[in-house]
Amino acid sequence: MIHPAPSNLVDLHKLRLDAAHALLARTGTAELPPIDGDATTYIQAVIDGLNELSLKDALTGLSNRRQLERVLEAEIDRVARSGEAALLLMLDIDHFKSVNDNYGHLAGDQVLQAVAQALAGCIRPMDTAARYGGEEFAVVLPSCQPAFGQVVAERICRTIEATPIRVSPSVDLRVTVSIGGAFALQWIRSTTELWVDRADQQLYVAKTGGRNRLCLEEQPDSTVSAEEKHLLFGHLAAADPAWIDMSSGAAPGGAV
Ligand SMILES: Nc1nc2c(ncn2[C@@H]2O[C@H](COP(=O)(O)OP(=O)(O)OP(=O)(O)O)[C@@H](O)[C@H]2O)c(=O)[nH]1
Repeated sequence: MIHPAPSNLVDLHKLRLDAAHALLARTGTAELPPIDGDATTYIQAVIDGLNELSLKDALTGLSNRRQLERVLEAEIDRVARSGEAALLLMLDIDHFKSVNDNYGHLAGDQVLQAVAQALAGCIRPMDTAARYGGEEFAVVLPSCQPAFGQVVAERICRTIEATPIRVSPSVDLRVTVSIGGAFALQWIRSTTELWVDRADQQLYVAKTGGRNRLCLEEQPDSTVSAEEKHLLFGHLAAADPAWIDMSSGAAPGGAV
């Protein structure tokens, strides 16, 4: 026998959604509708909020490693299709261990938060700043020509260097960062690991070169000739001649 569905199957309080609600309120992640309103709308808002929170680094509020991975994947895909320039910056706080050693772990955490905030203030809304782990951060800059990348990386270095970080009533710290950068390979579908590795190699050069500096890999010349584009997309064009416009190199909506 089929019973008619009760109008409200869920006792929200038994689900202990209050804990999720408090977490979302505390982190300022989501504006939740009233708990005594429509149950489905409320639960959906909680799920959306928790989903968003799961992509953030708990200490700094920047994107976390999982979200960074997604952004890098999407950017590799876009650059492989469009040939647009995209830059990945890897950024590491210099001599951060001495902050922990001299002022304590809590002060170290405050420095990480201040650096994250300064970093977020230096980039466009379309860019992604993430905490990569420990005292290392990553920034993904889509549609970024080399000259612009250089300007942004310098701005990040100078801004962080000039930011006083209050770790106790009598102590303002200043830290510097080293930055390494690498462009995504155009027209080639690479991997996130290889892209991060290339940026990390530049970071290593910046560190060993004395720190408080940036080192960007020259944009690799993966300019594709008309003949090479034909090799890349020709089989698809053969199946559907409208697929590729060889004069512009545009590959409408297809995968490489
Ligand atoms: N406070 C705090 N410290 C952290 C966190 N994650 C990693 N660390 C510390 O970051 C420090 C990293 O030290 P190192 O890898 O030696 O690097 P460094 O001192 O910055 O030296 P260089 O990078 O070579 O300039 C270690 O002391 C870690 O304990 C964190 O979440 N909070």
